[in-house]
Amino acid sequence: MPGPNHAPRGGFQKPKNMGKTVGRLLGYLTRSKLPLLAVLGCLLVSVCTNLGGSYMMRGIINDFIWSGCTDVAGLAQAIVMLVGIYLIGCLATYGQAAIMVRLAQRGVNRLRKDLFDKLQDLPLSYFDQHPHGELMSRFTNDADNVQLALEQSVVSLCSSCLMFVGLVGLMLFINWKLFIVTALLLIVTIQLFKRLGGRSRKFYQQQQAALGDVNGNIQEMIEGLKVVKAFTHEEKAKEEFKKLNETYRDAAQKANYYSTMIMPVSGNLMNISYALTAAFGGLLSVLQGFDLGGLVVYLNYSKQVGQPLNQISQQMTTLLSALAGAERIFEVMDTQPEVDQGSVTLVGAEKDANGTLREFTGSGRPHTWAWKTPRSAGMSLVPVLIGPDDNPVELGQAVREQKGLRLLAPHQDSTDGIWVRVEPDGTLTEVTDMAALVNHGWAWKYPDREGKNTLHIIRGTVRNVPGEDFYLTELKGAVRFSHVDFSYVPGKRILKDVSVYANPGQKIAFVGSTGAGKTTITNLINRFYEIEGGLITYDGIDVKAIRKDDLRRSLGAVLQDTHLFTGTIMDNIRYGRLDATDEECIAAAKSANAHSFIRRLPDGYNTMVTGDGANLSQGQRQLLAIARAAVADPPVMILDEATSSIDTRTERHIEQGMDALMEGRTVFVIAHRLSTVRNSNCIVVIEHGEIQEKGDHQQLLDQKGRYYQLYTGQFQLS
Ligand SMILES: Nc1ncnc2c1ncn2[C@@H]1O[C@H](COP(=O)(O)OP(=O)(O)OP(=O)(O)O)[C@@H](O)[C@H]1O
Repeated sequence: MPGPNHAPRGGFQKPKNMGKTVGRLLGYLTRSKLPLLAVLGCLLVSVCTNLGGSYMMRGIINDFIWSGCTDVAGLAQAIVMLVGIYLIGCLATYGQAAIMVRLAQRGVNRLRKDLFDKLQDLPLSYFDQHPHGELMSRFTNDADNVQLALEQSVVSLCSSCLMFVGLVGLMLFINWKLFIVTALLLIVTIQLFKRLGGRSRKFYQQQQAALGDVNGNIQEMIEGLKVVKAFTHEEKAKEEFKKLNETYRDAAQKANYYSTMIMPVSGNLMNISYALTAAFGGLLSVLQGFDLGGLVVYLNYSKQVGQPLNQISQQMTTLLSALAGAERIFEVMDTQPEVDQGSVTLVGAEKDANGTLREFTGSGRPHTWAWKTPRSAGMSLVPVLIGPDDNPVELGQAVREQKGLRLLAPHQDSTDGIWVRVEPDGTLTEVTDMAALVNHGWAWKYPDREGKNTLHIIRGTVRNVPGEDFYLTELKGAVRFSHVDFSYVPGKRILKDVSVYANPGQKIAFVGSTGAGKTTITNLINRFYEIEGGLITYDGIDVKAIRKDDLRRSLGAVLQDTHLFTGTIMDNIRYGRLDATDEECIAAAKSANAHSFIRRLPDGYNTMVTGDGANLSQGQRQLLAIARAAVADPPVMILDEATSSIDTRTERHIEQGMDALMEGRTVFVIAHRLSTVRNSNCIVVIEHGEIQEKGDHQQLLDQKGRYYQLYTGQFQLS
């Protein structure tokens, strides 16, 4: 009989598009139909043997018991057959369960893997909008529910449906008049249970929700125990928990009251129904010659017929909840991944004796890196003359025609060509002083936000060979922000018209109040988020044109919240560059001044880091993060409060190491301690997402503006 529907873990929610979800889930279950057909076959055999075995009793009772026949051998043969049939049924049930469990586990395993892979491809903004706990529950609750449903509910549902159809068919076949009585009694009983079950389900859902609150509270309290104790909020925490616990108890009591009531009521109703059916069957036997064997088998079936209905109603809840869970998993999988239309890649490079750049073909780690741009990337590399204030004047090769000069496309090369200057309005002037061309530079030319073709100077060696389908540009680490606007949430502007540039090897510092937008600027360099307006170039190339993986590989970051992974200290340092040797990792640790504390740990570099480095101090974690960045050896570094948790004495100690680390690299530093940014080439003071001042330490002091106030203590950073 339909009993209380136990909502599975995570509460019950109906799927929105059942057909599509079932289809996708089946795709995960098995790639070939054969195992599924085998499960279906086993299921059919199991149901048939179950029903058929019972039906055989009709003949045994009529032929051997009721008739008073003494054919013992015949009876024994019938019983052996019966045992044989049940044995086959057992084997089929086992086979079906074994195959299904395997299929379900493999399917859910694949589902989890695909979900995990997808998470790696999602943009950071997705994680800002979806709480981490909610995403975690996709892996735990939802995937578990799907697994449970696939392992048990699907088969159980199919088997119950087959069983119900088989039972009804056989009961009709045995005696249709008796079946009418059974059907009427069944309908009355189902209605009664529906009411009781509905109430129980309602309270059960309340119980689940209350349990979720209790668990959430426990988790929050354990995580925040230090804060609770520090603010002496123990009593308040106890009070809060007591309230939640009592709400849970009330809901659980009511849910259990109805569910425990259902069982005895169900038992008694079934008995009454059974007795009425038996009485009517007896009457039919006496008055209409209904055979005794038929009556016994019928009564047996009538006792069983409620079970599949009960199971169908219970499994449907589990199944629908699992489908809703699967839908949530597919929802994540269908989210638009981080867009990456970049076609410029990072390659190892070397220079030959003439200083010409080539792709690195040797073994080991190259010393030079280059951006490799396909010629079809919508950018062209043009020679430029660099005037005062870095103003580039485009040069080009042109041929004389009747009407004047015609500029050749950048990839064309003509021995008859003459060198020309391309003025901003497009007019061409022949360059007669060839000596001026000797020190020409290179620039990327491509349409900017307004559609104007703009030049972006490149500082480094360039390889541009006509006929080759790519350009190579030496990676130097020149980063330029031009009029950048940005918002995390549409309409809420965080950065306004930010223009900053860092030439290779320069140290640029950002200072400003909390929430001013310093970290945001660094988040945009590695394209964690997309800008709304303006342009960011890296060695003259629009960062959007660079493949994200390659862009991030060229940047090293020591972020505000240092995250360490479960593994050894050595593994955590090597996370910066997976092919780094132990010696390189140790050298990096020495440069970050982490070596001495690591040596004092029980297992040195093999000490396990657990729970996000909970067994290390904040400062030690930062030192490891610096070592990790050092081992990556990137041309551009971002240090976001990298030494904020390190005491001033140790900081001074590692300053030398840090200076060595920064040597020859472009570095963006964010620091609250102004002493650490004094020696920067440019200090950018930023407030409310806008640049207030920029210049070096002395220039800013001379300006007597905000930096001067901060430095002299007239103004405190909030
Ligand atoms: N992921 C995010 N989603 C929405 N808003 C954000 C997000 N991250 C930061 N912000 C907002 O952007 C603004 C700038 O934050 P940012 O982290 O860049 O400040 P900051 O200058 O680095 O501050 P701090 O010195 O405290 O690190 C803040 O108002 C902050 O609330």
